[in-house]
Amino acid sequence: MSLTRDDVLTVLKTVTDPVTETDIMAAGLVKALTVSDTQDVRFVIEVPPSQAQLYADVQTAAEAAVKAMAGVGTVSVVLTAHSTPAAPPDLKPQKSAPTGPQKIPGIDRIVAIASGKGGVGKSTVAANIACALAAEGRRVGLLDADVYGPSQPRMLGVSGRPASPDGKTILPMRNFGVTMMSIGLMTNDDQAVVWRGPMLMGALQQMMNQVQWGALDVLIVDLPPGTGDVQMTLAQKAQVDGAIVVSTPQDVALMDARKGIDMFNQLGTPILGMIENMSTHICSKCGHEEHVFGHGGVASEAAKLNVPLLAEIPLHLDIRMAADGGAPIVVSKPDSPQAEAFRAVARALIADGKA
Ligand SMILES: Nc1ncnc2c1ncn2[C@@H]1O[C@H](COP(=O)(O)OP(=O)(O)OP(=O)(O)O)[C@@H](O)[C@H]1O
Repeated sequence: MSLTRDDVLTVLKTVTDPVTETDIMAAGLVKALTVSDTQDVRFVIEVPPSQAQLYADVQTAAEAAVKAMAGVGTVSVVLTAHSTPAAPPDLKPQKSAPTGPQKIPGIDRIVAIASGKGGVGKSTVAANIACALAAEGRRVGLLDADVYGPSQPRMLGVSGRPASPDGKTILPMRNFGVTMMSIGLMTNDDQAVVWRGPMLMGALQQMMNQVQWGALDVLIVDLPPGTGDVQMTLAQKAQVDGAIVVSTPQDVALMDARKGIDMFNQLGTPILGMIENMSTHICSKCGHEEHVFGHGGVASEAAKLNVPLLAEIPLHLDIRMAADGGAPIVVSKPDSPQAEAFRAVARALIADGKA
């Protein structure tokens, strides 16, 4: 009696496929099976390339099963591992993945502190608001993105180089309940930072995405003064919930603040409000009040631009000394009227759901 193809197929159904745990016929592994006039049997076992090593025994078992059949001639079994051909590329226009501002995982909100002009006290405001928010029980991060004059390490009394145990992520520093990272911790104290746009953007993105911020209610970003690459990159890459613009009441500072507000409007970043810093000076000896940089300029500008005036912070020696001494006034003299001005801003931000 001569051997038929169906006889061989029936025998192959007794060989188990180790991956699907059915038989190799049901799994569709047997291909190109032929039985010649001289009863020689040939077939191919085609297996997935990633699991080829699992099938060496299957080849042996299949060959042995067929060889045991009565009347069979030679048996040739070839094991191949073909990958399924890739589908041809879809040339239809695709909807690309969104590349706009993204949320940073773990960070609920981002608030930028900006100024048009340098030296108006933006970093002082950022440090005090961050510490005041932490004192109110919020989980706060402070990213010092003032790449040209990073002053947060000094203001928050933080020094040393941040650790990077895995060489990929950076562990932030922490003081006064604030988790902080500054480009100033990556450069030498007296080293001027001379960076071009793409480097600035890279550094900012690294500080946003590679620092292990943990879970934060709000990340305060201390921006460099002006309207440059860092501001653009922040607004384009991260979902910024709002910006606070700090200015002194002087005309020159106000003019630059106006440009800053215009930039945020163009970038679609909501303006949470303006802060007038160095608003009035009260002499610590005689109590005489004088307006060193004028007074009320920011209030009228805010009214003109239809943005809230969040605070008028006095020019006071204690604020400067606290900032230079590494413990912002809301930490070193929390009950002073100067600290209260910052604490009121923090409470208002929390009440508005902004921090
Ligand atoms: N309300 C204030 N009273 C007294 N001193 C202040 C006050 N605000 C800021 N200062 C002091 O003014 C100096 C400049 O402040 P700060 O560094 O915060 O400004 P900035 O706007 O961040 O400057 P830049 O962006 O150019 O680095 C600091 O010595 C700071 O202590």
